[in-house]
Amino acid sequence: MSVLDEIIDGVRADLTERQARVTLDELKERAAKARPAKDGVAALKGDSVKVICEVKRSSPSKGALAAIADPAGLAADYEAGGASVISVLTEQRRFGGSLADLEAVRAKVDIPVLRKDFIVTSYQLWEARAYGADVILLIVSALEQEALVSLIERAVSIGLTPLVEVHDEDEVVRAVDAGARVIGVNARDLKTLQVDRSTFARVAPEIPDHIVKIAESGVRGPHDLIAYANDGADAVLVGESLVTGRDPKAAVADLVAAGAHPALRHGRD
Ligand SMILES: O=P(O)(O)OC[C@@H](O)[C@@H](O)c1c[nH]c2ccccc12
Repeated sequence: MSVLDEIIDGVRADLTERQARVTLDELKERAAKARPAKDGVAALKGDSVKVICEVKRSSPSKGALAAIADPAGLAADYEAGGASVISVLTEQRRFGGSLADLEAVRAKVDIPVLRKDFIVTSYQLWEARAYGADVILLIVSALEQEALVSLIERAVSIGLTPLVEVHDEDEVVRAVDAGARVIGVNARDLKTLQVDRSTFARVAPEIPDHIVKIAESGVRGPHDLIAYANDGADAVLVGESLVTGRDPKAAVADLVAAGAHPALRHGRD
């Protein structure tokens, strides 16, 4: 069994428990009271390269990264540093996240918030909205095509922006066919956990121009952002280097400044 399969087994077990506690109708009521979702696509477009900053306590590849006692405080630092979107891991077993983290971050920042999890049913989309998310992650390699199509449609219908994650050319075709408007290329293969920073350069040319392109994983600092931008990234998603660094706000500001450099505008819209 791959790491991804193991993670999803755990996610399904936790999901069964939550579904027994909170009905779909209750979630929908809570979602109806949530502040309307912000436009995730608009937040990620523009002249500069945007930075998505992640609240991430641990990962299957590295184990514990940072305790993050105050996820909302960290998110506020990210926002103050110039982040365009905050990503909050809500998977519990391997990433140490929770819906409580999502809710706390949502209450603190004004920019769009991404629920980063392994979404396999529409119940999780309603949870995302109920706890204030604007953007949700859908991982192509974790979903049958039919499920991917229907989760994208449902997400959009409840106001969420789907960030559709791929890691090879075939998955780009599936994401585009399914109607993705935002595609993230993950340099980390979720089946082997290996990071290969050349993945984006290989896969991104297959993504049509009108789709927002995000380079995910492995960004250690401005030089990696610049490399991804030169290969066509509209945004980068950064976790580990921010949560393990000493000054997340300054680190985000350095990334944002690199992403705003006029030289990067060439060839981008
Ligand atoms: O910590 P990094 O290498 O900066 O990566 C962040 C983000 O890309 C990574 O957490 C991620 C990308 N796709 C995912 C899917 C599930 C869990 C985690 C992820």
